[in-house]
Amino acid sequence: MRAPGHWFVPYQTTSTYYTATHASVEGTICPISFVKETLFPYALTALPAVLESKWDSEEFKPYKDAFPEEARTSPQALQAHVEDLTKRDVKVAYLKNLQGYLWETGYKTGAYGTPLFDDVVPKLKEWKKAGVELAIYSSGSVFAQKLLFGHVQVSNASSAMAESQTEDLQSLISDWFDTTNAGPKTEANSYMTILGALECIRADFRDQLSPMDVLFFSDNIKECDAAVAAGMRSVIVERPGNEPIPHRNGSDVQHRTVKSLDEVQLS
Ligand SMILES: CSCCC(=O)C(=O)COP(=O)(O)O
Repeated sequence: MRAPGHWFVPYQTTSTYYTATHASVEGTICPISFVKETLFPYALTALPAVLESKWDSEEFKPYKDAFPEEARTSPQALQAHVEDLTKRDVKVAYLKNLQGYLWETGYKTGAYGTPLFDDVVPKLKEWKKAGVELAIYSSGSVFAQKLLFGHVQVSNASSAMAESQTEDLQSLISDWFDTTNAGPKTEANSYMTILGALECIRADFRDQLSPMDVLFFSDNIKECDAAVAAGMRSVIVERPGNEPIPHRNGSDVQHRTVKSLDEVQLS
């Protein structure tokens, strides 16, 4: 599911039939504003102190070394490069890995929790209980996806203070995909890679779970096109705050559009 343009793949694995669904995060399962107005600014604010204290550390080296050479000539150059990539929302793996590293402190100190749309947790729990396996496919790193699902905001109606609490929902998700282990989200090959990982395109599994049994949710029509080109089914999720879905003429591929996961019945 995308809202953080991310994704999960749920697929049913009962003895008689198999259905899989996956989705994007941003704009699909959580508001784009959480990513753009909370997570992105937090990373940019946290970065200077990390650059100052960890520039030469072994811990920070893998994150720094993944950036292009000209961006790691100095802490100032790296900060400027990260700010530019963030402003343009460039989905490169080295930025996404660094963001995940920087976001961990924010989640762990309670600076924020993940505001999933109201329909998401009940629906994912329902599907999981019914034997559907769920997966995420996001431009955000797998590490960041696990943080996001590991700190989901829950409302505590019984508390007079209405304090914000979080719940770890990582166990709902069976598989995690990002641009490193699957590839760019707008390319059909990435979805073929995922189908391979889900064992949908291995000859010995073909009779049990086919690409058509995998349902991909996203707010991005190009991602849905790529999933369908790989043989999956797809659903566009329209959420408050998303960009309008581009109008298409009759000759283009059409995708079903929903405003809530409650509109989707898996069978
Ligand atoms: C799961 S990490 C936060 C979201 C993020 O960084 C991002 O780029 C969202 O990408 P998606 O493909 O999930 O829309």
